[in-house]
Amino acid sequence: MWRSGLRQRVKELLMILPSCSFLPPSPSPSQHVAFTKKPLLSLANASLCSPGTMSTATNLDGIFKEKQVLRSKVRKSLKSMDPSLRSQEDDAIQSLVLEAPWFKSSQRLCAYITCSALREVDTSKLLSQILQNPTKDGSAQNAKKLYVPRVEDKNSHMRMLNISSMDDLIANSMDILEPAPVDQHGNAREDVMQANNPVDLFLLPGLAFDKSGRRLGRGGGYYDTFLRKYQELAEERDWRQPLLVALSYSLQIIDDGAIPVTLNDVPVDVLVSPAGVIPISQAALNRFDIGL
Ligand SMILES: Nc1nc2c(c(=O)[nH]1)N(C=O)[C@@H](CNc1ccc(C(=O)N[C@@H](CCC(=O)O)C(=O)O)cc1)CN2
Ligand SMILES: Nc1ncnc2c1ncn2[C@@H]1O[C@H](COP(=O)(O)OP(=O)(O)OP(=O)(O)O)[C@@H](O)[C@H]1O
Repeated sequence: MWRSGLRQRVKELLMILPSCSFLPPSPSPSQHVAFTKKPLLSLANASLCSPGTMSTATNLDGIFKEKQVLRSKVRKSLKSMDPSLRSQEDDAIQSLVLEAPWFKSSQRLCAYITCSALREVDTSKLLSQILQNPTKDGSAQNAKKLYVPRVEDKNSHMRMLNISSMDDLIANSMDILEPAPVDQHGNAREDVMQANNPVDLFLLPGLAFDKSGRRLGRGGGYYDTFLRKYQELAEERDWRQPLLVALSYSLQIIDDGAIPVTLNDVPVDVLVSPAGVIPISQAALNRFDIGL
């Protein structure tokens, strides 16, 4: 019942990004199939792409420049956001997530640890709910498993490692809290790519979003690289694809089409802002229909 092939997923995601700059005008089913195997566009050989159907190195440079301009604008707006509005929005967003059936039913989650210097939507209440001792409500079945990011190198390489407490975290060179690769007993932490069970939900950070699922990250390519690999893993294992949910302050939602994207950018399924939960992809609408 949960079988949801990556091919179907890519179709759904292509449907929600009709004006994506780098999508071929009307991809044929065979093109969709081709997209399932590799990163959607290799930046290294982008210049080999035929003009008219795909991007060239030159317009990729343009896109990356546009992304930088937009990042600077959004960073500025976030810096000048009123602290009491920020805190109201943090509460509203987290309450919406905590109440959502797709959050309540998730057993394995990947979430970011908010870095206040980056002015990201707060996840602290969500994390403490996820990590709460399951014996509190008497049922170990309600226990959720949490994986959080650890940057391994500057080559867009990030892992998601299992933690069981906020005490498992230490600040990295960017001042973001992340887990050490081994726990206090010297055992390697479980890497989500080696886990035996699927992740149900990703809670994603970002700088800007639109209501069609486009997401502008911080420019490292960490999440896009990771998400693509995870989607491939889920496809290989015949797992249901995880729901990709972005958390956004109101000012981070911008007009459709204003976020420049390349084929490497992974669209999100759901956007949560203080105004509410917006299901975007067909996968999200299907899950919302059945309450999961
Ligand atoms: N909380 C959190 N953890 C995360 C991410 C994230 O976005 N948020 N990441 C998501 O990738 C990865 C780390 N990537 C990062 C990429 C850039 C910056 C950063 O400080 N950027 C500065 C600008 C730096 C510059 O351009 O010189 C900034 O955005 O202000 C931080 C983390 C993994 N962990
Ligand atoms: N002009 C360029 N040509 C080729 N590659 C670039 C260029 N500018 C940036 N990159 C690389 O492209 C990758 C992805 O950048 P992108 O802007 O898509 O990141 P992002 O989506 O903001 O980040 P994340 O996925 O971590 O949220 C990064 O590894 C970056 O180093």
